[in-house]
Amino acid sequence: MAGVCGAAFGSMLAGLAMPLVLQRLVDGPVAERDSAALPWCIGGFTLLGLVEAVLLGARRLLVVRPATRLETQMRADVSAHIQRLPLSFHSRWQSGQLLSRTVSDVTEIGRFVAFSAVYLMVNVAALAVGLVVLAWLGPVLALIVFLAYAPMVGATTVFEQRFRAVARSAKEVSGDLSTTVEESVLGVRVLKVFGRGPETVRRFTGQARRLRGLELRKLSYTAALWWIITALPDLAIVAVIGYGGYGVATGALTLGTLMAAVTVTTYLRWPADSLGWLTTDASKAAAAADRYWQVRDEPVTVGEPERPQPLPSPLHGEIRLEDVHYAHPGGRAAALRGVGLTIRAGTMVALVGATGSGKSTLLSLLSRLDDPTSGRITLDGVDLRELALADLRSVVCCAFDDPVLFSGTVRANVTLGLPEADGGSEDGDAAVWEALRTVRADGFVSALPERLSTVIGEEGLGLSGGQRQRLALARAILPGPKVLVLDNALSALDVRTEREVEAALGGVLSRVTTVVTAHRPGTLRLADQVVFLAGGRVAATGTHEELMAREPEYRRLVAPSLPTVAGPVGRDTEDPGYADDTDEVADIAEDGMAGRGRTR
Ligand SMILES: Nc1ncnc2c1ncn2[C@@H]1O[C@H](COP(=O)(O)OP(=O)(O)OP(=O)(O)O)[C@@H](O)[C@H]1O
Repeated sequence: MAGVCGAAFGSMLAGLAMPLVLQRLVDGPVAERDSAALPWCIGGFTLLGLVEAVLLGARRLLVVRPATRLETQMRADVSAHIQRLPLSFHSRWQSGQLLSRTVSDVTEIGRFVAFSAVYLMVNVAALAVGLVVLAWLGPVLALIVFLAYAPMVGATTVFEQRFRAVARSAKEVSGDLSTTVEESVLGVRVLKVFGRGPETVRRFTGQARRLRGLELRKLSYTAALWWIITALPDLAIVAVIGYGGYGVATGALTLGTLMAAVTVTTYLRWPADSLGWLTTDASKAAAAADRYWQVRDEPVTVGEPERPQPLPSPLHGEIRLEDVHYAHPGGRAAALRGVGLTIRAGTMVALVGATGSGKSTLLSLLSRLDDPTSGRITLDGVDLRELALADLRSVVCCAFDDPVLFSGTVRANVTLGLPEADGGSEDGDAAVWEALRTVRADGFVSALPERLSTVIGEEGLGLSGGQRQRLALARAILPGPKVLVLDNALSALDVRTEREVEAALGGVLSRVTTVVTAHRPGTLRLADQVVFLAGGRVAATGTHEELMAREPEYRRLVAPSLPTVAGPVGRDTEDPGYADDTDEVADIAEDGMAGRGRTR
């Protein structure tokens, strides 16, 4: 960048030296009718012209690499930062705003650095050097030009402040616009069935109109500034010609000096004119930088420890929550309030609770999507915050009820947690098929046109909800985790498939600690321990049968059709549906989960 500025300054100086050669030419060979000195002057012009051209070319060549590198680096930095930010950040920020900050704002900053910043410096310097040259030709000439140009400083300052505020608002609205487009595309099914398409179009049109209004305001500021910035240099040229012409007529100035002064003043027109759009660019870049750093400065609250502890070896997978509190930023009440829990290694724990009781929040803390507001969570006695995030996430794998799939092949989606299996090698594919078989997804994947290499659309829209969930489940078990977190991960499956998947998962579950959210009695009977959450607190723990017997609230939640009076449950229950359910699950469990725990 120093080279870029040097080349730009050099070409500017060469350009400003030309009027001085012109002065020598007019006052020397031309005035004295001495053609012998003409070649020297022509040679001087040619040399200065060449220097100017070469340096201009060098400036352009030199600026490309650092400017594009800066853009790439800024994009990489912010997207890596966005990935490091906790889940709470993402619930506060719209995706359209993040999109416009990583794409268009960085382009704006890159453009400013590559082009406008250099010209802003060089052109301000050109105005200063031009004034010095004019002062050398005649102090009054410099004073005239200075007085003509001085109001431009005030005008550009006022303009800069106003333009920047509007430019920022325009960027915000443009981000909202992106969010509306994104939501209307992703939520197209919901919008169609509820007939909200026209409403979305209206919202989009309203935002587009607001954006247009802001763009018009930007243009009106720019037009006013342009008017000042074009009129004043013209005024300066007229004044210099007037004063200089009078000086030549009275003999106070030579013709060469007048011509040189007019040439310098004309030369300064471009640096003066350019101040208008360069200031506009600077304001846009400043607004873009403000917005960029707003995201980049967000603190990474879920960060890497300074000195990460190694994973305990051997790793058993015991999880303890000690007085864990968590409040969502902006949430009305704490989502978790003093949760204390021990999940023994290799056991299965089911979280049960009314909607909003804190189940998903608790599960999100186990893989450090966020950290507890207070209290701590340990894995085999080591605080999760002391483990390297990559280590933690290689042993704690999750599947959620919303199975996010990315546009890519089935293989790429399933191997997200085990990239080494993504190469299409025989071993890698064998592991992927094994995971698919475990979650009963091998059947439908085999039927896809290119099996593992089939490209599934964005968000997996070409697949059914249950198929997507099974791929997400296969993704969670493929890396062979020590702790498996399933947040309603089977919710889109029909009862039969869910039971088959649960039974087939038995082989996997017998080796890992599993924490699931569940409501179906069949699934709950498989758990070694059921944790009943209410209002962010552990209201009760025990086996499903114990809680059914002694916790009326639990009973009401899990089996609302049963009488709420505590009593014998399970096979003795009066509810035939419930009895059928448990029987069937017990059968499947016996097949698939042999050797694992009491009920399994
Ligand atoms: N991003 C958020 N910002 C603010 N509050 C939140 C956020 N996410 C969840 N909450 C609140 O935290 C509480 C616990 O939510 P959580 O999603 O953990 O409940 P849940 O038991 O998993 O519910 P469900 O069974 O409906 O999924 C709720 O009161 C919810 O409104």
